[in-house]
Amino acid sequence: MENVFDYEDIQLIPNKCIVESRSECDTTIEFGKHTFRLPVVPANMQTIIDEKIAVFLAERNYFYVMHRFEPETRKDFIQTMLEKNLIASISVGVKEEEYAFIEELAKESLVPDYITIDIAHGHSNAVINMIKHIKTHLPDSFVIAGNVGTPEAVRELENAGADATKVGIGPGKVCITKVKTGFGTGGWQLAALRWCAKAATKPIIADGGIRTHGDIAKSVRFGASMVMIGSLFAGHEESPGNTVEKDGTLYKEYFGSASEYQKGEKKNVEGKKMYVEHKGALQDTLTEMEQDLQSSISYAGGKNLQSIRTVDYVVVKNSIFNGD
Ligand SMILES: NC(=O)C1=CN([C@@H]2O[C@H](COP(=O)(O)OP(=O)(O)OC[C@H]3O[C@@H](n4cnc5c(N)ncnc54)[C@H](OP(=O)(O)O)[C@@H]3O)[C@@H](O)[C@H]2O)C=CC1
Ligand SMILES: Nc1nc2c(ncn2[C@@H]2O[C@H](COP(=O)(O)O)[C@@H](O)[C@H]2O)c(=O)[nH]1
Repeated sequence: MENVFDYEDIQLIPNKCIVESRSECDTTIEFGKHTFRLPVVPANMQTIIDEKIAVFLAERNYFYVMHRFEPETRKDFIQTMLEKNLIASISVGVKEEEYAFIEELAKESLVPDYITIDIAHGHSNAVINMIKHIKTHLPDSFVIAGNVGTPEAVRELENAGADATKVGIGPGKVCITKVKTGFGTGGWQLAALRWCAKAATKPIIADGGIRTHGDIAKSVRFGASMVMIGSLFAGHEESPGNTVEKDGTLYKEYFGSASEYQKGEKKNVEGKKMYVEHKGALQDTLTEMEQDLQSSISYAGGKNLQSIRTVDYVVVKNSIFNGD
């Protein structure tokens, strides 16, 4: 594969500005049957989202995906969200009991708006079969399938019925897949996104490796409809997870979904735990992301996200922080 690069290797090239204020720039995105305020979704991980944050996000028109690590709470969660007239967006795995869970939802007419199949190696028959199972029993749910890192995988999951695919194997901040297995898109996630987006006929979610708000605009430029983010959302006041104090500074834990802490055992561990500095209110970060993305749109010379998709770019090979 030619032209391999990652987020820090790219700078987007500005076009003439057509707005008088960045506040004119529209960051909304249509995804499935709904339009959301930002093309950004907090990762479906236990130290990033819980039910309270899901309600907070849905009420404010941000997309969210609830994690799948307290499976017994999912039915009540869907019911509560639907009763409140909020979108219900859940995750599932691929084990036997998940098949029965989907059938139960169908029987009880509990139809989530979005179902994410959340598997490390998504290019597999296990995921293809689950897509087909969901589409058979819950045809009105929008199915996001992942994670993958190749155009072949995107095509196969789309052909199986996925409404969107999630790209990113190993670029995450608490990921150790790349060092434990030698595989993945870590170090070239942005190029992998471009490669996958060229094959995709449906929306793509870029997942993992976002380190700055500018990386959101770069993801949009290289084909993402949505961007899933873990580490930048970790450590907020509202974030689940323990808070610790060290030398007078507060930190919150952020751990991988395939870490020992999540699994409760040391088996097939591909994630780690870290502590991130306490960041304050989640809304402040969302507002800053929106303002930064509005600014990106103004530099793209447009008024909406579409204008970012066609801007030129240069490869600067990891030099954008030179002089910082
Ligand atoms: N985006 C990423 O880069 C990664 C994300 N993760 C996250 O970690 C969590 C756990 O993921 P996952 O282990 O898939 O979920 P599960 O632990 O639910 O495993 C799902 C099923 O897939 C099997 N499985 C898992 N990995 C592989 C593989 N490489 N090859 C063949 N079969 C496999 C498991 O069996 P068995 O365990 O017996 O093999 C199990 O039957 C998820 O939330 C996932 O998103 C994990 C790693 C990478
Ligand atoms: N390899 C692993 N990847 C993981 C694990 N838990 C989550 N993830 C992925 O990381 C992103 C978030 O990335 P970030 O760079 O924004 O922090 C998340 O959405 C998952 O796809 C894990 O244990 N191992």
